[in-house]
This record gives sequence, structure tokens and C-alpha cells, in this order.
Amino acid sequence: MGVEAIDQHTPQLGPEGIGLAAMPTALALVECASPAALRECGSRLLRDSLGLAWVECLFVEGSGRWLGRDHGEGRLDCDDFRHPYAHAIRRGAPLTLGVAEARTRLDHPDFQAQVAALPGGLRLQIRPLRALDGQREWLGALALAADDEAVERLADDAGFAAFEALLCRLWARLARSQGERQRSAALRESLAKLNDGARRQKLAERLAEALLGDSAAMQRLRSQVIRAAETNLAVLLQGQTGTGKDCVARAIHRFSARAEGPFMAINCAAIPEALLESELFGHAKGAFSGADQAREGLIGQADGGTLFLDEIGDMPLALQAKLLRVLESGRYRPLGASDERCADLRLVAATHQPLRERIRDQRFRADLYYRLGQFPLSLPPLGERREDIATLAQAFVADFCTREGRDEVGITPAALRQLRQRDYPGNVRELKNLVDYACAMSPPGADLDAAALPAEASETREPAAEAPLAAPSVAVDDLRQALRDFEAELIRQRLRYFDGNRALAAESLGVPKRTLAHKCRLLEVDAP
Ligand SMILES: Nc1ncnc2c1ncn2[C@@H]1O[C@H](COP(=O)(O)OP(=O)(O)OP(=O)(O)O)[C@@H](O)[C@H]1O
Repeated sequence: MGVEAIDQHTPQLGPEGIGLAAMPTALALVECASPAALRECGSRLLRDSLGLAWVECLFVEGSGRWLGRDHGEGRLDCDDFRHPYAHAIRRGAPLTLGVAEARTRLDHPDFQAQVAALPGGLRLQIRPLRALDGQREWLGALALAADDEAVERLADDAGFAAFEALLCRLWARLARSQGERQRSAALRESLAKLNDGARRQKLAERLAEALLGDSAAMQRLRSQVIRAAETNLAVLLQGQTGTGKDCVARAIHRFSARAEGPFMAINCAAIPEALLESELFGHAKGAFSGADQAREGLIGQADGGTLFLDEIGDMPLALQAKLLRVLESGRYRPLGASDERCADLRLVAATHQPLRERIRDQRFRADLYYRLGQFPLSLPPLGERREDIATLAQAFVADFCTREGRDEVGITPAALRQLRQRDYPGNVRELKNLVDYACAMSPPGADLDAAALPAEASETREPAAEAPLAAPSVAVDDLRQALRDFEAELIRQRLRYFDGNRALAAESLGVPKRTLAHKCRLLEVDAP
């Protein structure tokens, strides 16, 4: 039976006590699902059954410091004796006083507002409520107002005492199970967070196999990449050349829900302006001379996946506007086509240019900048994370050996020292090229040594009169031989430039004199 149905048969509580007639009242209380519902139901039952002018049930908040109200404004400090609740709770017994007296003696504004509408001739009773299950915790207070006779009757009303006891017992039980529910919900939430944290940590470890580096900056970057991959937000990668923007773009795709979809990439700086639009948007048959077939653009091809626009700073302004429209609406129109198409893609854009400066120079649209940078990521230059150089160099040596089918070798401490001390304006790409070159210069099976590393450009005496080396032949079919030939030719040039002075040639190439002599013997290079 619901509360409404019970209301119609609500028996009068009264001196007859809790006979069977009181059962629907008890049932109504028992059916309440929360302490707040219980307070409301209890107040209503009391008001209706006992003909009280006003009943309100206040509750002690979790901290035990405040008395809260389910409907009224504000909360009352349990230690503020300007209202009668503090007195009743402190005494641990009901407090009865006239409404008029309460108005003059107790000047708490919230309490005064509570009783403002009551006639001055009524009596007010505040009854502290505590859990009756052995725990001495305070639950709240029952406030009621009625004429003198009704208030006096309450003292001897066994039915009312039973009602109050039941109210307190149910309230304590509901409060405890509500607390348990809240605690287990909080536990579930923190477990979920923990699992989520563990899951992210696992992903970050997998990502560390592709995006190497143990520095704090790289760890931060990897966790940002995982976060970005979880969303569909447009990502803007900013960082100097060679810092790994392309790697990060691919990782975002690979770790995202779109991983099974296509990853389409284009370098906006590498494509002539006239072609870039049709590369991106595609074209209809006959859209321009030479367009004898309709062709889908990268935006269409990236549907369901990721579109990576590298060097976005070089995108022409007119195209920027069209790209913004695609991002805003998810719709685009191929060149010469009459219909619009939809593309569901995530955009990752990258640039090494300071886009804010380009906005100031009116070469980049501010609205596109903000749309692209929903999830901005900035990649640290290698010079700011030198502790990663050893890890990266080792990995690049291992890569070289695998690619070349050589036995795995290491790096000597001297070479590592040199690598850590150099400047890398080309960042990781420069380090990788340097290691590849040094590996090629080292005898198979030997650890990469400092002698194999070329001198830094700034330390090398500028061989201005040196003729450029021949471009590598496309007909190379033996890389090792080609590298030996290249190396021999480079040494011959240097020796010529320094009139056969091996000390100067060795210094200019950043190798010890003995190494150069050894190489000359090995490569059969004669002094000029
Ligand atoms: N953290 C890294 N771990 C392993 N390899 C890396 C890392 N960062 C960059 N690389 C490697 O360095 C080279 C350059 O990286 P990438 O092309 O991603 O740089 P970029 O910032 O996109 O350069 P650009 O701006 O010139 O296009 C690549 O061979 C890439 O694999």
C-alpha cells in the first residue's frame, strides 16, 4: 500500500496507544526509502493525526555541527544558543516555550523566519531526536507548534512516544544504509579511477616503445597523448622540426577508438597551393582541365579515421576558411561537385611555426587556430631533455643494426658523452641521422665510438673552397660499398683542401688523427 492510500485511513494517534489501528502509520514510515522522505512523511503524519499547527523535522548534518532543513533556507549552528534547537540538543530533552516568548527571547534570524507566520498564542516544542539503537548519535530535532492542550497531551501519549521511537530507529537505519551506499559508491568510483589510472599507465608504457624518452617532459607528453586519444577533440601539435610531431599524430590515431579507421596525412607546405585544395577536398569529373576522373580527397578518405595536416601554418588563407567550415559542420564539397558530403574525422594538425605571430601578421585565421587547438600539445626540443639522448641513440643504433642485418652493437661511453654535449637544432631527427651516419662509418660488430661521429657544424672550419660531394647515385645496390665510397671521397676532398695535412683534415671531420690514418689505410685513400 502506498503512502497516499494509507493517508486516507490514517488513524488518530492518541492516548489509546499503538493498537492495531496505528499499523498503517507505522507502515507508511517503514515504506520511506530515505531519511529525507521519512522526515517529510513523519511530519505530515503528525500534523494530520494530532492536529498540530506546524511540524518540521530538522536533521544534524554529517559533521554534527549543523542542523539542516529539507526545504527551508539556511542551516543552524548546533552551538548557537540564539535558537531553541541548540538548547534542546544540549539538554537532551524537549524544550517547550510560547511562540511569543520565543520571538522576544531568541533572536536567531533563520529561526525567527521559521516561526514568523505562527500565531503568537501557540506553544512551541522542540524535541531532540537521537538514534535509539545503542548509538548516542544525534539525528536531529522535531519542531512542532500547537495549542497548550495538544502540546501537554503529548507528554503522556504512548502512541506518540512509540511513533517517535519508530521514527528514530528507521531514520538511523536509513542513514546508515545511505552512508554505506555512499561509501561503496565512493569506493567503486575510486576503484574505477584506479583501474582507469592503471589502464592509462599500461597504454603509456606501450606508447613508450614508439615515443622514446624517460625524461619528465616525455612522460608528461605520453600521458597527454593517451588523454588526447581518448577524446575526439582536434589536436594541435606545436614543436620545433624533428621533435616527433609526426610520431605523436600517428600515436594519437593508433591509441584512439578510430585506430581501425584510416590515417591520412598531408604536408601542407610540400604541395603547391593550387593542388592542395583538390588533394584535400577531392574533385568531380571535369572540375578542371585534366580532371577526367572524379577523385576523392583526403577529407573523404579520412572518414571514420584521422586526418593529419602537417605544417598547417603554410595553408593558404582561402583554404583555411574552407577547412574551418569542415571542422564546424562535418560537411565538405569536392571541387566542381554539386552536392555536399559528410566526413566524420578527427583532425590532428602540426606546425613548427609560431601560429600566434602568423595570426598577428594576418597569415593565419584566429578562429581556425582556436578550433584546431581544442587539445593543444607542445613537444619539447631535444636540448631541453638531454637525459633522453642516450636512450634514443641506443634505440637508433639497434634500428640501424636490424635494418642492415648487422650484429647488435652498443655505444662507447665517449661517444655517448659527445652525443649528450652536442646541439641539435634538428632535434631527434638530427640525432637519428647522426647515429645512422656514425653506424655506417663504424666497422660491423664494433661499438659506435666517438671517432665515428662527424664534427659539429659550428666547430668545423668552413671548407669554403670545397667542391660539393656528388649526390648519391640512385643506382646504389650495395649500401655498405656506397657509404665506403662516399666516406673515401669525403676524406680525399678534405685532404686536398688542407693540402694533405692529416691533422687539420682529421680535426675538421671531428675524428682523431689516428682514426683518419686508419680509415685512409682501410679505404685506400692516398695523401694528395
Ligand atoms: N620520442 C621519439 N622516439 C623515437 N623516435 C622519435 C621520437 N621523436 C622523434 N623521433 C624520430 O625522429 C624523426 C623525426 O620525427 P618526426 O618526423 O615525427 O618529427 P616532426 O616534428 O614531425 O618533424 P617536422 O616538423 O620536420 O615534420 C623520426 O624518424 C621519428 O621517428
